Amino acid sequence: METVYIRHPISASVTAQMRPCVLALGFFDGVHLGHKEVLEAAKAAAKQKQLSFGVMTFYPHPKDIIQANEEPRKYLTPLPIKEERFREMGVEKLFVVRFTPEFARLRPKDFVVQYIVGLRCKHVVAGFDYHYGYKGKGTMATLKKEGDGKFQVTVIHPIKREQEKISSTAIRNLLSVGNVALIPSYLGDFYEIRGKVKKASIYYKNNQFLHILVDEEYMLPTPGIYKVYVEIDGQRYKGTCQQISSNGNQSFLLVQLTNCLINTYEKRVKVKWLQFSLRKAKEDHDIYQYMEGERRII
Ligand SMILES: Cc1cc2nc3c(=O)[nH]c(=O)nc-3n(C[C@H](O)[C@H](O)[C@H](O)COP(=O)(O)O)c2cc1C
Ligand SMILES: Nc1ncnc2c1ncn2[C@@H]1O[C@H](COP(=O)(O)OP(=O)(O)O)[C@@H](O)[C@H]1O
Repeated sequence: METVYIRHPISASVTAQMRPCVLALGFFDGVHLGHKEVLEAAKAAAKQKQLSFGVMTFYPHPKDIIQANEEPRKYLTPLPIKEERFREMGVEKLFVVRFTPEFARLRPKDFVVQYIVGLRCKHVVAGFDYHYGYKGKGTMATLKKEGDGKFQVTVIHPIKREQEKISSTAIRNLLSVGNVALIPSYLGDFYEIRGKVKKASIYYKNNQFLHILVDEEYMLPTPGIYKVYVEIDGQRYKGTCQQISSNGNQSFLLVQLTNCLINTYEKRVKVKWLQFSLRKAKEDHDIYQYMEGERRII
């Protein structure tokens, strides 16, 4: 997969070297089951027409620019993870357009001409509720008209779970109430974050207490105690996330793993969130004290 980072105005050197493609359009945070439907349809169209399979996404989130006074958004899948997911799904060309105030002001028709037609797209795939252009005024209906026959359009019908449209907002809401157990029915898998083990772990009997610095930009579940899986060097361990804390922009997890006696210091880890446990988190402890304390009480 080749990733092309674009900043408005798009340069002629980017458009000149394009091969005709099918484009899936959207932000795609989480790459959930609704997004997968859009991506699979674009992939199938590319295969059938022997065109390259492309995705156009944006960074940062449009709302961070349009409602610039609010806290920058945390993501379900920060951009590098989204790129990894796209690569796994067979995307050949990824366009990441920097969402700037100037880009937000682009009229819908100009977006279509400069970006979609400009990138030699022959077929667009997006969901029924996709919006583009200034004030989000462009819709899937206007896209067909504004395309002027230069590309075909496939509209994906709403993918739902129990009458509710699957959306990144629904998943964010589940994280904010700690209902991680329900997330796989939206995402197709457990919610996952990545990070790195900081500080030497404390070992006690067959328990290891890990202190994980979460990679930047990840949204975390509401503080509490959770059953988790932790993947280290491709090996999966069962554990409990005892504490979620933050210090400025950095977030930390304190995780207790059983039957994991390997040295984890400085290792990269993946944490999958299985279930909220009702026990209340001890939020006001210094993490190191907490680790020591936990060792004493076992
Ligand atoms: C060129 C362009 C300009 C946009 N300008 C605005 C805008 O002024 N106001 C707005 O609410 N959304 C704007 N949007 C955002 C879209 O409405 C949409 O939220 C965004 O592309 C993410 O798509 P998705 O959430 O439907 O996948 C713009 C999108 C594009 C592609
Ligand atoms: N549940 C769904 N059913 C059909 N299409 C969807 C669904 N969710 C998102 N899409 C489409 O996937 C693309 C990316 O959507 P996006 O707006 O980033 O997702 P979300 O609404 O989850 O934040 C858009 O083309 C959008 O219309």
